[in-house]
Amino acid sequence: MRNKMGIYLLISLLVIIIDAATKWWIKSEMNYGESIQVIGDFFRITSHRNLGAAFGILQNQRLFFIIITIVIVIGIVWFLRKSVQEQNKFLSFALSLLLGGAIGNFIDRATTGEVVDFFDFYFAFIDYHFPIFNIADCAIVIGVCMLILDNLLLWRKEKKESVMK
Ligand SMILES: CCC[C@@H]1OC(=O)[C@@H](C)C[C@H](C)CCCCC(=O)CCC[C@@H](CC)/C=C/C=C(\COC)CC[C@@H](O)[C@@H](O)C[C@H](O)CNC1=O
Repeated sequence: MRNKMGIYLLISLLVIIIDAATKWWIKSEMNYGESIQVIGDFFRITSHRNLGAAFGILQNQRLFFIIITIVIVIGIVWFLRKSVQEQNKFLSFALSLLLGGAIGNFIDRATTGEVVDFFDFYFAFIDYHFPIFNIADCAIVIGVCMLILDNLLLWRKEKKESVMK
């Protein structure tokens, strides 16, 4: 069980390294507010900082976010041990992505108090600017979607089994 857990912690570490490397590159190669077009106005790399959480909510609540993230990380590790014991690979992978993303943003909050964001999407046809985000956010959102999917699949499997009985 121990080495199985190690594989998922390695995945989390990979997410943390990629997230930290991209944030470091943005901070060293771009000025704050600078923007580079990748695909026209649709997709740009913009050097941005967020003092809050998703959609910029709760600005300047650094200590609150640090505490919340520590609780979330402890919860994820606890569930990861459980899902590894149950040999649920899909759930374990989802949790390792969540863990990596949460720690990735935690490092920003603990060190500078602000999160570095740079993926900048603008949907011209509805004039909507999606909040600028980073690799850690992607890992978290993918992890959350996989968690939801895992529960939906589980629910359907149980439903099928109860119908079979
Ligand atoms: C993704 C979670 C946000 C991330 O949470 C974290 O760190 C966690 C581990 C710790 C938080 C302190 C606590 C969770 C708050 C819950 C929350 O926020 C609800 C989220 C809904 C979510 C659906 C799952 C939408 C998606 C968001 C965005 C799209 O992401 C692709 C926009 C990202 C941009 O606003 C960007 O500026 C954000 C900045 O990077 C800081 N990031 C965070 O706070």
